[in-house]
Formats: sequence, structure tokens, C-alpha cells
Amino acid sequence: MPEIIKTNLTNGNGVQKQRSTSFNEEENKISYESLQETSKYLTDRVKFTPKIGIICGSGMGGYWKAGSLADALEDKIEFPYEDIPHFPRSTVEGHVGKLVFGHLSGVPIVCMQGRFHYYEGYPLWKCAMPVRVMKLIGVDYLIATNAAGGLNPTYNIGDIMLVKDHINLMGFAGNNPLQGPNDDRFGIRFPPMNQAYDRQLMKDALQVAKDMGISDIVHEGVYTCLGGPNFETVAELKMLKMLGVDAVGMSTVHEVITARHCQMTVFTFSLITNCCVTDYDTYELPNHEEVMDVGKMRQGILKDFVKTVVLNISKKYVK
Ligand SMILES: O=P(O)(O)O[C@H]1O[C@H](CO)[C@@H](O)[C@H]1O
Ligand code: HPA
Repeated sequence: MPEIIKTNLTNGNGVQKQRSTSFNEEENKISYESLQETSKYLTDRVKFTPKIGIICGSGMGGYWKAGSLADALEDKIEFPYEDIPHFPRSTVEGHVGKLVFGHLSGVPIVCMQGRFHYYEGYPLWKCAMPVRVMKLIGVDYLIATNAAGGLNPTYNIGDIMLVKDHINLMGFAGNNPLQGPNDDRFGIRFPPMNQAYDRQLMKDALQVAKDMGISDIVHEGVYTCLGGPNFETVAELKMLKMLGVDAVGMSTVHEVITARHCQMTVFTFSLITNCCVTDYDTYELPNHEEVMDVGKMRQGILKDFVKTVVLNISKKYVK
């Protein structure tokens, strides 16, 4: 039996939260059957089947407030993560910690208000396990959003970067959500990743941006995920720039790998919440408050953008 320890965590505001973790997380890996229990708990309580799942990035999960995406959700059914069997807990400020089912412009969706990050102490497979739960519920299309630092010098704070590819740096170091025995019921042992981000959904989203008159703030770029929780050094950022990274964050890549493993179609975008500092004479310090403020500032545009992308997926692709 793995030894269980109690850990004190802070949510970024100095508020202490307690969570149990296991020393041997691999042994503790959640089985297909356990995830079926999780999905059954949810489907027993929700009378519609969402085909589209959304993961809200930092500061973007404030969608429950007036004028927000969650505000636009109808027939909402909310599940705090602590009530869902086998689900991890959110510990980061700006990540509410609820799974919300509802209709967006009449389209049934499920939305994660709060995701799990490696730096919270969860292994990558656990950070990404809600994606598998979504799959078991019936979700075929994943819209993963995140807050990220802009490395591309043409990006401004508040811009949107459609993710066309990623560099799995944590994977380079041997850390991957698919590590361990492969369960073929989810997907194959060696999934390809060269079509990770659906080209057609990206083209459609560019058209949505054009129709909304926001093409000037929308880009296509390459995202990378670092382990965090510290922001990057100048030397690290210079290296990432040389590698061809346009935006850097601490999430999403493991979710996308897990989603592609189980044949979900993926659309991802980053909200550029800060411009990465790549010289030693700039004294601005990146911080999580700014990240959340920009999320809030862009809430209205993101709501309209996501609503239209969802409607488009539903009309054009969902069977
Ligand atoms: O990727 P999301 O969850 O949007 O959050 C981003 O913002 C936080 C840093 O401010 C980090 O967690 C980073 O990954
Ligand atoms: N670096 C890493 N993660 C982030 C950043 C950043 O600059 N901004 C938001 N999330």
C-alpha cells in the first residue's frame, strides 16, 4: 500500500488547503473502471450528452460571473470537484474547481472551471484525467484554453494565440501523461502527435475572429508547457525563443496528448496575459494577479469567441 501523507497547500493567496497525496502516484493510477464510475456518477445526474468539452484557463474560469460565458450557459448543473468520485481538487486561485454542464447557444457542453497543474503536486496523468472522464461521458471535441506569456515579439497583452502545435518539453525530460501501462480501451500505445491541433477548427476559428472584427489580435503559434510554478528566467526564455516557442505556460500539453490518445478532436487557444521579459534591464516581474486581470479584461471577447466556435463545431461536425 502506498504511504499517504497530508500536504498543506496554499491557493496563491496564502490560504491553506489540505489535500492527501500518495508517495507512489503510479501505483495509485486510476483505472478505466474507476473512470467509468466517475462518468456514471455524472451521467446519472445529467440528462443530456455533451459532445464538446471546454477547459477554462487561469482567470478565464470566471465565466460564472455576469456577462461571462458561464452566465450565457443555460440549464446549468454544477459539480464541485470534491463531490465527484476520483476527481482531484483545484488549489490555484482563478481555478474555481467545478465541472459545469449546460447549454451554450443551445449546444450541450461540459466545462471545467479550473484545471490541474503539475506544480500543484499532481502527476501529469492525474492533471489530465478529467479529459478521459469527458471522453467516457461522450465528448468528442475538446476546447482547451490557457493563459500564457507571449514570447513572440509581435504579440501584445490581451491577444489570442490559436495553438497550432506544441513542444512537449516535459516529455523531453521523460515525463508524459501516457507513461505506464497502456489501456487500449482509451487508445494506442504510440499515438501520433503531428496532427494534434485540428487544422480545420483553426481555420474556422480564424474566420470567427474575422467575422468578429478581432483578426488583428488573433495569431497562430507554438505553445510550450513548463512544470512551474516559478515563471521563467531570461536565459530560459531566450532558449525557448530559439526553439520556436511563441507562448509559454504551465498546462494544456498533457491534456491535449491525453485527448488525442483517446481520439478527441482538439482546438486550443492561449490568452496572452503578459509579455515575457527577455532582457536583464527590464524590471517588470510577471505575476499571477496580472494573469487573472487580463483574463477578466478579455472575458467578454472570449465569451463571444468561444460561443461562436462551439456553435460552429456543433453545426458543422457533431453527429
Ligand atoms: O495554464 P493556465 O491554467 O491557464 O494557467 C497559467 O497561469 C498560471 C500562472 O499565472 C499557470 O498555472 C499557467 O499555466
Ligand atoms: N510563463 C509561464 N506561464 C504563464 C505565463 C508565463 O509568462 N503567463 C501565464 N502563464
